[in-house]
Amino acid sequence: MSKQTHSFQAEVKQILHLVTHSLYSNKEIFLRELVSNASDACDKLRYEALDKPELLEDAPNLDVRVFFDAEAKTLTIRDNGIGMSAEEAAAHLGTIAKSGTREFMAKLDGEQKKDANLIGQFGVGFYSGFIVADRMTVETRRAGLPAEQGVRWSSEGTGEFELETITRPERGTDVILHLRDEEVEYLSTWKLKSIISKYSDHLSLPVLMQQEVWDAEANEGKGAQVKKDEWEPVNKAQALWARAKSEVTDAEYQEFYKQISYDQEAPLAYTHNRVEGRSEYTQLLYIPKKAPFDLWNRDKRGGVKLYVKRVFIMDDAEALMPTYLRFVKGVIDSADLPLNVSRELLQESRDVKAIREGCTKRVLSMLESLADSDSADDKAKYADFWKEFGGVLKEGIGEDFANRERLSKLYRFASTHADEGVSLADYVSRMKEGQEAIYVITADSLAAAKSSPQLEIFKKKGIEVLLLIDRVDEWLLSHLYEFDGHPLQSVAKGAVDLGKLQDEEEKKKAEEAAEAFKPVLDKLKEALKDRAKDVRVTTRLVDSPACVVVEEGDMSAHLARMLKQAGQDAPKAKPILEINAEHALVKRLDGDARFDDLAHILFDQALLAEGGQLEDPAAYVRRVTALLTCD
Ligand SMILES: Nc1ncnc2c1ncn2[C@@H]1O[C@H](COP(=O)(O)OP(=O)(O)OP(=O)(O)O)[C@@H](O)[C@H]1O
Repeated sequence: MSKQTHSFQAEVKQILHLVTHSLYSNKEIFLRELVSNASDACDKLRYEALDKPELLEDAPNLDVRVFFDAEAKTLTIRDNGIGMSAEEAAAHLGTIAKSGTREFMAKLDGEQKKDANLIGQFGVGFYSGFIVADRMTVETRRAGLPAEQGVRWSSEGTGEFELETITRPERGTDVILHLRDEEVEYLSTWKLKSIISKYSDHLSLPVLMQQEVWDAEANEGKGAQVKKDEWEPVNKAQALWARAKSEVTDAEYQEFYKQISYDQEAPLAYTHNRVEGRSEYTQLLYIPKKAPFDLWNRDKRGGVKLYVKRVFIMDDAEALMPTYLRFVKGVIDSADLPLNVSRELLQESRDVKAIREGCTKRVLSMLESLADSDSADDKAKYADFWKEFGGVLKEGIGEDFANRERLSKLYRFASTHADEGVSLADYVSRMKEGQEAIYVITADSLAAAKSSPQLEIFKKKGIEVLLLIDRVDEWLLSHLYEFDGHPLQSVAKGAVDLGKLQDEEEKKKAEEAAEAFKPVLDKLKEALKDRAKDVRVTTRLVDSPACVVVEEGDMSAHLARMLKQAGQDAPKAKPILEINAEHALVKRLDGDARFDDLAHILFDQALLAEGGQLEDPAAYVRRVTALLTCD
């Protein structure tokens, strides 16, 4: 192949621009990214060689080498890993394959694009070389291909790259950075060593640099450091998770997290354990501080890497974690799984099931220890976690039957008592004597929930009601129907039954009022027969004249609205109108010449107060205007 010029995919151009402009404050990460790519390439080769040992050719020892040429101002990262064919080089170093990334890029607005944290989330990888280089050359040969099928890829990181065929006897890849004049500080053994040990100590692969010794004769007798032919490792070259907990520092755990997660912030919490017993494995799991941009994509693969006896097997092994814990990052290293395990096999393996159960328990314990901690700091951490990931954790109630109870203890809500952070256990501890149910109401917003007329009697009696305002809460309610022996009961469904919380006298009064009101009630039922399933007298209202509720078992109005917004069909169930017979407006109804109009206004207002929309708003306005203008 003679030299060919290709254009970068549009998104790559964008990334290149972002990388060079936004990540400038933390330039040295380019080395972390390139060394990590080199190490990944060796991992891939090691894995493929399990089936095809001939791929190792005559160089079975895998390593990464970093060296520089001060005169030419080049810095090279060399690996003897899997390498790339011409097609692979064009595809991997010219496009962005990862699906989520492209859409994410498209969504970012101008300000966000400057946010290095956001950019860091998707790992800028290879292109970060352009932070310090004005040209990058990659010379590579795919393991198993003949020497004549080597490839040279080269680009100035603007719009285009060039590809040509070369002869390359060694398998693997050289990434050569032609450093910008102002970046020559990276042409120093000391500097490079310090960056490598900072970022790459945990890599299980050795990263080598040439030994340097002091030569007093060099530099015209003034003495200088000179490079020797021997190479020495500059990282610890031991998988971090395989080391004893006591030997790993907090800083090392944090750095490892940043490396595997592309998160620039420290994790919220982590756990590192060696599990023995039925199934033997090591787990190192992290909970991030911030939710990733694609958290809500349930098809998103998890963030846990699978190793088998230190050999890297796959990224994002979703079978290792339940979907509702897809935000957890980390590493599982199994001692039992076969090395040639595939994604499909993982789904069925009993060992994997044991690992998934073990990991789930660990993550829940980690969360519990924050949530139940006496330290204000931990509690605040849990509150932050809940803000970021609470919605996803709620999915667990339908997904993970075995851990329902533990999960429900971790949930937090708003209530009439506090705007956030109320656990079900808090609620139960504040229940009134004789209260059996946990009362809840769903709404679109905190304000709508708080001013809901259905709450009036509860407020009057000082009974706490949970305000469920998250989109997934309706769904949650269909799975979480009791806690600690107390049923969860919506105050907007069915007739209100405060049970023992209402005294006999109140009940009697209500019955009498209902009896006396019966003739008016019949007239109301007749006037509203096309709109209300039923009209009845209620004791749940104090200040409002009326409210709408749905029958027990019917879909809540809030859920019906959500479905409609999402473009789905919601069954059309007529609501029940409940009347406060004590209210002045209701008392006025009897004998009023505009009974019909008043009845409809009462109904429309009840709908509006509950957050609903009127089918015929103009009719409502007409009736109210007529009422306001009459004498
Ligand atoms: N040294 C290398 N040897 C072989 N292939 C490489 C090497 N460096 C990069 N590649 C290929 O180029 C692709 C793109 O690399 P890049 O660093 O941009 O993203 P990535 O490594 O896939 O993703 P991330 O950085 O998020 O892990 C890699 O997936 C890999 O296929």
